Amino acid sequence: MSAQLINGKEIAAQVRQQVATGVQSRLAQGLRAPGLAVVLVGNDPASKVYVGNKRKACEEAGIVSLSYDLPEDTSQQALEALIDELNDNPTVDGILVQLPLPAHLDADPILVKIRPDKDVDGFHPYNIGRLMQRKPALRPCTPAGIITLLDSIGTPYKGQHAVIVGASNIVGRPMSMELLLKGATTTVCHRFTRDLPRFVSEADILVAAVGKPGLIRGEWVKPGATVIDVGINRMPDGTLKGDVEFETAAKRAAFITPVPGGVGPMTIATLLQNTLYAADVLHVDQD
Ligand SMILES: NC(=O)C1=CN([C@@H]2O[C@H](COP(=O)(O)OP(=O)(O)OC[C@H]3O[C@@H](n4cnc5c(N)ncnc54)[C@H](OP(=O)(O)O)[C@@H]3O)[C@@H](O)[C@H]2O)C=CC1
Ligand SMILES: Nc1nc(=O)c2c([nH]1)NC[C@@H]1CN(c3ccc(C(=O)N[C@@H](CCC(=O)O)C(=O)O)cc3)C=[N+]21
Ligand SMILES: [Mg+2]
Repeated sequence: MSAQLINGKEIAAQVRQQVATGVQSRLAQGLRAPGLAVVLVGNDPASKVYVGNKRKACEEAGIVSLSYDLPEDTSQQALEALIDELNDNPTVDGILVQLPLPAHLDADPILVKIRPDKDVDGFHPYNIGRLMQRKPALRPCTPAGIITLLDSIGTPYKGQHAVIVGASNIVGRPMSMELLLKGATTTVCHRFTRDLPRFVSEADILVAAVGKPGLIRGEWVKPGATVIDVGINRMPDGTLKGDVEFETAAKRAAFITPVPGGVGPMTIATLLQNTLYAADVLHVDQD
């Protein structure tokens, strides 16, 4: 392996420490700790693990985590009523509804109901619109966390070709906008892209966010590229694998993120940053 590993776990720990310091400074000023409401509907085992990690990270940073674990058969109406209540609760600075929701629930009306100034996931159309207009407010956590990783290695974005594989609302599309705002030339690849290997081979910055283990072959990677692997694929033997064939890609890349220990921990650290920002800067009228 010749690539330098981007240690997401370590950088995430630094970010969480900064957030903890920010929380302490609120307390020293006589302000309350920031509050994050985490809503989990149903019993999906992976969601339970993620939500547990988010709650633990909150508490370590001094953020109050309010847990709302709702049964699988929760109605759309009941979930919307909970959002109304959290929107009006002055001790709640951030609201996160863990996705995916059970199949009988419609996520869109829920996400639109969350007050934009409490939307710490950055999924509300208002926050997506702000990002599109180059006036970001609350930014989606995974793409924003990836920018923190790329900044940490001194990425010279301007004029670089950034190729994003995957075009979801929560990762691929906002990622392309973040990189565009940094001055990269961006290409977004998706299901209908013809000749994926050609685009990958032209990427100075490659972000893979598809959810298919090893889809991106190491021999496609441009020598000297920076490779960011968002994919989290649970293998039959219980191990986690990214979307990039790690061993071969690491021989060609200059920088690469591991799975686990890369982007995942940054997503959680960025959620804490967003929650502190929501408490410090947004809806301060409530305090
Ligand atoms: N580390 C972290 O913090 C996070 C990790 N993840 C992980 O990242 C991965 C992607 O998540 P998410 O964005 O939510 O996934 P989605 O399933 O919502 O989106 C996947 C995207 O990949 C595209 N795609 C599917 N097949 C191909 C293909 N063969 N070639 C090119 N593009 C393809 C889809 O295209 P189309 O639009 O045409 O359907 C879609 O745009 C998952 O493994 C997920 O677990 C997700 C969020 C956070
Ligand atoms: N409203 C909402 N917001 C989200 O941000 C959101 C979501 N729903 N639904 C699911 C996806 C996925 N996601 C991850 C977060 C952390 C890790 C993470 O910490 N991963 C560890 C490994 C964890 C493990 O061992 O399973 C790592 O990569 O090192 C992974 C994935 C957030 N998501
Ligand atoms: Mg407030």
